[in-house]
Amino acid sequence: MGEGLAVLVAEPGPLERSGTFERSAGGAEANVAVVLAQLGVSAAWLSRVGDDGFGRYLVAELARAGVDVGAVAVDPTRPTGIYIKERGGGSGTPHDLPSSESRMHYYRSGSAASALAPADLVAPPLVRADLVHFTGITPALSESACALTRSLLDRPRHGSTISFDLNYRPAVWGARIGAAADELAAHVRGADVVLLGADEATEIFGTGDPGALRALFPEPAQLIVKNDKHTAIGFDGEQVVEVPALDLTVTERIGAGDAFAGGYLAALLHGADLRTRLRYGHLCAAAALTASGDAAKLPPPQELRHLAGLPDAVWTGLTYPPSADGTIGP
Ligand SMILES: O=C(O)C(=O)C[C@H](O)[C@H](O)CO
Repeated sequence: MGEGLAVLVAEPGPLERSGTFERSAGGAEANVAVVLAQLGVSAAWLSRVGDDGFGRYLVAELARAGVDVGAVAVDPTRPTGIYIKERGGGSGTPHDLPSSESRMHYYRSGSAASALAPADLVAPPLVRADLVHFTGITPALSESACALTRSLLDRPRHGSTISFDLNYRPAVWGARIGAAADELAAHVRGADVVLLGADEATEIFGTGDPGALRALFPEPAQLIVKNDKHTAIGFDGEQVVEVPALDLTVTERIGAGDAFAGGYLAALLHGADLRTRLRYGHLCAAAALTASGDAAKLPPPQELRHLAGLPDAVWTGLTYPPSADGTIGP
């Protein structure tokens, strides 16, 4: 559940020099839904789009990926949100970024999705889902969207799991930034599965240390901390497991966290153990890190299954992407 955005990916270099943009679909929760569908999970996307070309494009893209879009509302009074992805060209010219870095420019204030509200709680996907996933972007969209996510956390779960990815986006909080730390902490405390990056956790909660974060947030049954040293540490009840990421050359980072979440949650829904869930997260993130759009083209399911099941000694030091013969090194 969350906002979908039309993404305009600029050619590498500062925007003032970019004349060509490639359109793709984005939005953190929509990205997760696409990964889930690719991994064989029956996934629905709950959102609101404008009655415009970008809204129709997003809905069609999600449907093409196998996601149920039946509950997406069309709002004729508000536009679909957009973001422009400025990509580094590494040229060293003024305003250019290093080549693997990118910058997001949002055009989404007052968007159709910002009108998400508690009335959306009755949408069929929210009522019947085994797992509901959303991120810290949704409560940042507006007061009404924040009221929706808070109500979702507060209402009886009836066995369904709530998954929350921190996704701290100061630019989306805008004038409401003063409420961000308390709101996000309340969402972390109220969810069952929480995913966060050590860097964003440091920014908003003052620490990215996994042990300190667990001490701060003992409530969610599962807490996953992805850290700068490219590992992920998972806490699940009494269990603590650390899994290193794959060795790769980053093309572009945006969307990697969503891919990680999709991989982790798909493995969770398929009943996998914590180590396997974290490996699925890393594998899907690797596919996103080596692509320039938000979306990751994943290796076939049987290859993912094989890789996720490798002995620890083989997993550590694996490189991505697969070589021409279909194997993954070294
Ligand atoms: O930043 C956001 O609000 C988005 O949803 C855009 C991107 O798709 C998202 O950041 C990727 O995680």
